[in-house]
Amino acid sequence: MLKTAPRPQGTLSPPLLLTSLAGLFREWLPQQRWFAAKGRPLTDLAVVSMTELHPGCLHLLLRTGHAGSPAHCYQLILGMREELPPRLHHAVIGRPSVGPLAGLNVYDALRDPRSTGLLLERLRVPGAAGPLRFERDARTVVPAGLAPRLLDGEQSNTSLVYGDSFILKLFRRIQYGVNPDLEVPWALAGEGCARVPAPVAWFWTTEPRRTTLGVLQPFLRGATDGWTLALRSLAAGEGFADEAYELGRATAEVHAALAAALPTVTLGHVQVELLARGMTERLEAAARAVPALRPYEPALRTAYRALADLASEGGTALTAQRVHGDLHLGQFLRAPSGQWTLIDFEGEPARPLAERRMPQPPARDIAGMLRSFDYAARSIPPAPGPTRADQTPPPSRWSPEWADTCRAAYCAGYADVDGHDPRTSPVLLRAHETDKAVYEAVYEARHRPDWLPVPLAALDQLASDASL
Ligand SMILES: Nc1ncnc2c1ncn2[C@@H]1O[C@H](COP(=O)(O)OP(=O)(O)O)[C@@H](O)[C@H]1O
Ligand SMILES: O=P(O)(O)O[C@H]1O[C@H](CO)[C@@H](O[C@H]2O[C@H](CO)[C@@H](O)[C@H](O)[C@H]2O)[C@H](O)[C@H]1O
Repeated sequence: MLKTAPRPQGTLSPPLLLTSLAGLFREWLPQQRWFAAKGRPLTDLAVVSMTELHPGCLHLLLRTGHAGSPAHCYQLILGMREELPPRLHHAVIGRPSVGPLAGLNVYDALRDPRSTGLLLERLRVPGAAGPLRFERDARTVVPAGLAPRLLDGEQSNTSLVYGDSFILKLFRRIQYGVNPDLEVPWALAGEGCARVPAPVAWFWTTEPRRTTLGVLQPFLRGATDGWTLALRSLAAGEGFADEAYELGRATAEVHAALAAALPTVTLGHVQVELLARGMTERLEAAARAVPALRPYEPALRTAYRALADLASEGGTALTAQRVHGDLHLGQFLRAPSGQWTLIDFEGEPARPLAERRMPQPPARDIAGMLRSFDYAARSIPPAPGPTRADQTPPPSRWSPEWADTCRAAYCAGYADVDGHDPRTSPVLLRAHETDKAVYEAVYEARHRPDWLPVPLAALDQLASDASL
C-alpha cells in the first residue's frame, strides 16, 4: 500500500468518510479564519460532493448546519497519509480512530506543495474530475512546474502563489452560482480595463449546480496593498493624500468600465425606498447579533430614513451598476511602477450571492473606501517603545486629520475622472457609510473581536452627527 493513499479508496463513500472525520471537523472548522459561523454551534455535517483529485487527495464540499441559522457550504482539499513528514505537521486536521480512515493522518492539503502543484497541473489542462470542471483562457500560457506557496494572511479565502507569476484563490465558503470574482474581472478584461488582473484559469463544480470554486490570475510581483501603505504613512506621520487621490481616480475608472461592460439600471423612488429598507433591515439584524450596536440603532435609522425621504420627494433617480461590493484599502495593490490595481470582486462574503451580483449605486464602493481611511486612522501602529504582553493592538492612537484629508482627496480624484463629486450627494453617501460600518461591526464581532471598537467608534460618530 502507498504510504500516502487512504486504504479503502474504492469503497470510500461520503457517509463513511464522515464516520471517520465528523468529530475532527467539528473541532477544526471553527478554528479556521474563513469559517463564517463562529460562535454558532455546529449541529450537522453532510458531504455535498467528494472527488478524488489524485491518490491520497480528496476535494470536498462540506455542508455545515447551525442551530438557528442557515446551513453553510465549505470547500476543503484533504490529504491523507500514513506518515506525515514534519513539514506538514502544521497542516494536520487529525488522526481518526474509527471508520475507513482510522489511523491515517488527515490534513489540509492546501498546505502541501505536492497537492497544490498537482492542482495547478489540473488548471493548465482543461478537463474534468467527477463533477469538477477545469477551464482556462487559451491566450495565456501557464508554464508547468511553477513552485506553489500558500499566502498566510488574514483572508476570507485561501490563496496560493505559483512561481511569483500566478495566484490561485480558492473560495472557502461556497455559495452556489457564478462567483462575481470570476464574472466581473472577466467582463472588465473584455472591456480592456487594465486596472484589474484578468482571469487566466478557473474551476467549478456541476454539483449541486454550476458553482465557481477557484480562479487563477496573474500575480502582481512586488505590489503592496493600500492598507499596508496607509499604515506605513500613519506610523511615519506622513500624509497619504496623493495616493488617496489616485485611488479615487482608479475607482472611477473601474466604475466606468463596469458600467460599460455590465448592465446598469435607473432606480426610481420605489427602488430607492427598497434600498433604504434593506439597509434598515441589515441594521436590525446586526443589532440582534451585536449587542454593542443597540444604543446607536435609533439614531442610525435616521440616515436611512433621509435616503427614503429624498426618494419620496421625487428628487432622486439614482443609477445603479455592478460595483466592487467590498471596497477597502486592502483591495488595492500598488505596483512598483505606482499603478494601482483592484482585486477581490467577490463582494461581502456574508451576503447572498444573488444580492452581491445586483446593480448598486457606485456610492457603495466610495463609502467603503471612506470607511477604510477612517479604519486606518483609528488603527495607527503604536509608537515604538516597550509594550506589555497583554496589550491588544487596535485602536491605539487616532488621527482624524489624516482621515479627513484622505477622504477629501479620494473624492476629488473620483470627481476628476467621473465628473461627479461624491460629496455633492451627502445623504446617499452617509446612508452607505452607515450601512458599511454596520456590516463591519458584525464582521469584526465574528472574526476579529479586538477590532470591534473601530467600527463602533465610527457608528458613534455617525449617530451623534444624526442627532445634531
Ligand atoms: N493578483 C494579485 N497579485 C498579487 N497579490 C495578490 C493578487 N491577488 C490577491 N493578492 C494578495 O492576496 C491577498 C488575498 O486576496 P483576496 O482576493 O483579497 O482574497 P480574500 O477574499 O480571501 O481576502 C490580497 O490581500 C493580496 O495581498
Ligand atoms: O477578506 P476581504 O478582503 O474580502 O474583506 C473582509 O475582511 C476585511 C479585513 O481584512 C474587512 O475590512 C475591514 O478591515 C480593513 C482593515 O483590516 C479596513 O481597511 C476595511 O475598511 C474594513 O472594512 C472587510 O470589511 C471584510 O469584508
